[in-house]
Amino acid sequence: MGHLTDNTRAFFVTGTDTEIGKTFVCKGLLQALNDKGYSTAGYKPIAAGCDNTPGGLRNEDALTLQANSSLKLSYDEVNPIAFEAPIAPHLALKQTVKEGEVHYIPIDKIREGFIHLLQKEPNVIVIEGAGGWRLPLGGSYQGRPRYLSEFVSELNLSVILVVGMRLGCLNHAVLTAEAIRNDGLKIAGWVANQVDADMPLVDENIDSLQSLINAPFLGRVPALKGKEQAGQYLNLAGLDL
Ligand SMILES: Nc1ncnc2c1ncn2[C@@H]1O[C@H](COP(=O)(O)OP(=O)(O)OP(=O)(O)O)[C@@H](O)[C@H]1O
Ligand SMILES: C[C@H](N)[C@H](N)CCCCCC(=O)O
Ligand SMILES: [Mg+2]
Repeated sequence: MGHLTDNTRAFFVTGTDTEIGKTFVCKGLLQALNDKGYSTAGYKPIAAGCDNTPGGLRNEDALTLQANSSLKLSYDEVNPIAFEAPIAPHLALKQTVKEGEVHYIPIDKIREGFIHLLQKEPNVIVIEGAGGWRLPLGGSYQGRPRYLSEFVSELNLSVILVVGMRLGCLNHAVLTAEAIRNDGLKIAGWVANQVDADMPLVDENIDSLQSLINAPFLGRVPALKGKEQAGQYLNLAGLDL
């Protein structure tokens, strides 16, 4: 459900892996939406890999989302949960907690941060996940491990899948799409992001993905050089805004 309230749509942006262009695409999405006059808010609930600054931990992805949101948001509003180490977040948490303290990432805090942004009534909230679809939060409930995807399921958010175009992405894309749908969620669209500038048969791979993923194709972002951004390569008409 992209239409979260009468005024606000929210999209959870996931990817086939870490480092495949989720932030790059989120930035493009925010810029394209801003250009069309939508008010926007970026949200990066969990960030691992931060600079330790006098103002607190600062993550590059969250700063990018903050800078490209049309709403004026504080860093903490964009990124409530931050870890310094650039590793799996639940392991980063484990390194920082003391013996006996809670060592799982609380979904409550992720949900609260999101609801807070929702109350500001932007037209669109663009949420960037961390890693891929099944990002572990640590801990378990009734014997089952907990994942960031539970937050998306609880709120029935629409998902945008960024496929990092490189050899192996077909399998990763199909598994991710299957998992999203098995969780009862809708894939609002997918983006082919060319992380590997030299990938052979990109067109043929995109054709294969079109039929394998079976969701609106929001565009192909080439391997860009210099300051060029992803926004102009995204087809917002494919999104249910
Ligand atoms: N289409 C592209 N053209 C040029 N550079 C790109 C493209 N897509 C991604 N990049 C670059 O590749 C790197 C990884 O992209 P990005 O940070 O967006 O990945 P991510 O999926 O958000 O990673 P993480 O899991 O750490 O959040 C960045 O330096 C980004 O600028
Ligand atoms: C540090 C990195 N760039 C991301 N922020 C976190 C990626 C976590 C991946 C976890 C995993 O699935 O193995
Ligand atoms: Mg990122």
